[in-house]
Amino acid sequence: MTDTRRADPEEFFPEPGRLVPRTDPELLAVTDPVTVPTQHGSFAVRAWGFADGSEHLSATALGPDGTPVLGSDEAPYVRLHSECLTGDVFGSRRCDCGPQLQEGLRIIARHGGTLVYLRQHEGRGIGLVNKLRAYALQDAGLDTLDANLELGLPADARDYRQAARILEGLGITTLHLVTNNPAKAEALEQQGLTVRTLEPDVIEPVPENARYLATKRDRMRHRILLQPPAGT
Ligand SMILES: Nc1nc2c(ncn2[C@@H]2O[C@H](COP(=O)(O)OP(=O)(O)OP(=O)(O)O)[C@@H](O)[C@H]2O)c(=O)[nH]1
Repeated sequence: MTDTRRADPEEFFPEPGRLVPRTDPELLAVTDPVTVPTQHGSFAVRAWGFADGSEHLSATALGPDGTPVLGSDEAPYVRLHSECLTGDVFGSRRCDCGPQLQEGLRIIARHGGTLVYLRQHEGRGIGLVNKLRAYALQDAGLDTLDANLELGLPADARDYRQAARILEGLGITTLHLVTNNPAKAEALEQQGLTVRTLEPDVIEPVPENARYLATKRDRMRHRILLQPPAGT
């Protein structure tokens, strides 16, 4: 990585209005914020590099004057978005990831806060190769949960420790979490953060992701508010 500063326990990096110590030896590098304008508004974007080679991105909402928008009750909105190359980049309709990413950015731009994009979370942590193998099993009849198990892999292999370190690095210890998945809140709580509320990330279902959403709702505890189309 270039244009990064090495993390140092003694070093501090600035957020407007506060200084936050870096104390995590696993966190090797963090970039200065750069402004990324989007259809939802502008975000201050940083890259985070960890000792295991993981690289993630944080995007903090900026107001019209270019300063971060913080929540009114000092608990910003946060979304932890797990990488989904097929959904986020290619707009696949098999899942809800692409629309959830955009809706998450929209919510955070509106309320203030940060979206953390977790790049080693592809396929609920099993990676791209295994996710596409799981898709083939789903095409043969299995649902999204059983397909992972059939491969001998966990239903959900994601680890949120690095996400927690990033939030702490940004000075966030109490937050409103934008998700339909209570397991994400539980994981952050286990890391010592306080999740004040779960804010739904609601998207319009399409026929192609109806079974996927129904499985997340019925077998994976997701708070899916929209009813998948009948008969699927
Ligand atoms: N193994 C597997 N992973 C999938 C499948 N469809 C999507 N994914 C992955 O599931 C993850 C979904 O991430 P998120 O949208 O952040 O999380 P979530 O658990 O759906 O919870 P929300 O916060 O409500 O969106 C991504 O890593 C996708 O790559 C699938 O059929 N099988």
